[in-house]
Amino acid sequence: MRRWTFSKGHGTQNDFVLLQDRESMLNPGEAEVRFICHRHSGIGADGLLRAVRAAHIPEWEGNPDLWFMDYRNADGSVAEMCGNGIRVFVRFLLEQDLATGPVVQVATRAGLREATVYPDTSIRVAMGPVTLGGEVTVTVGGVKHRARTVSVGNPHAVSFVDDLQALQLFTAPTWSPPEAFPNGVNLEFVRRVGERHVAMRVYERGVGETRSCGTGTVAAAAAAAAAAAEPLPVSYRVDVPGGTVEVELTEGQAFLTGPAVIIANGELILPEEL
Ligand SMILES: N[C@@H](CCC[C@H](N)C(=O)O)C(=O)O
Repeated sequence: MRRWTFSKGHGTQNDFVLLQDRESMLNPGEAEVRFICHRHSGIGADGLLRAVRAAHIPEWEGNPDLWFMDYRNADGSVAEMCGNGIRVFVRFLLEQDLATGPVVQVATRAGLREATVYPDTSIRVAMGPVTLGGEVTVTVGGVKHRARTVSVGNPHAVSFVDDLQALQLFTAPTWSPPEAFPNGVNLEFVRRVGERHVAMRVYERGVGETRSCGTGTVAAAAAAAAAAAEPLPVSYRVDVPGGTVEVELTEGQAFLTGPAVIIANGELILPEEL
């Protein structure tokens, strides 16, 4: 029987299981991730964050001694970046004495990211560049919506709606043209609440509807600022079902600030058959 030490944390209720795997001895596969993230038979989480020395990640070309955030969605798929996850990851590193603040660098599949830890529960992360693309049509719950493509290291489609509550987000979206998102997409629905203030619901690739998506909030703010032809720098408040974050958009760099907490440490018992 394999027993792994884990932590559980969340950022605006986007929740994660965290594993320390410095020398890449655990390296969970798809089956392990699905088991751990299952809401009824596992710990339950939107994703898994594995802390591994960057030297063990073949595609990482930077400093090998950094901590690499190996992010997996609840269905076991790999994603390039996670905006809420990286804050929770940094909180985990600090609480496990694996890093010292207030500035912590993290290696990710989307590149190097720098986090600044504040005295309250919040952490600000330099999220890299945001790339706005063209228009697509997304279909979810049998309804077609116009959306804008946005990359925050991972793929997003942002659609503006008047009523967030009316949306049926029980099934995965489809999109046209299909080549717009060859590797799937995270879909954000955004409603304008006020000046530089939006509310959002999200259907995450590899997960389903979640209470928050950090990269999604950055995509939402960037699409909202572009639609309003707002000059940079500009800051947006983004409300999600699980809380509120702040997104600052500057030329070539976005910053995301929000809470990150660890709520449990424990031991996970993996069934023999995995
Ligand atoms: N919850 C995350 C995004 C996680 C990855 C996403 N589901 C994907 O597949 O790209 C966030 O906070 O950014």
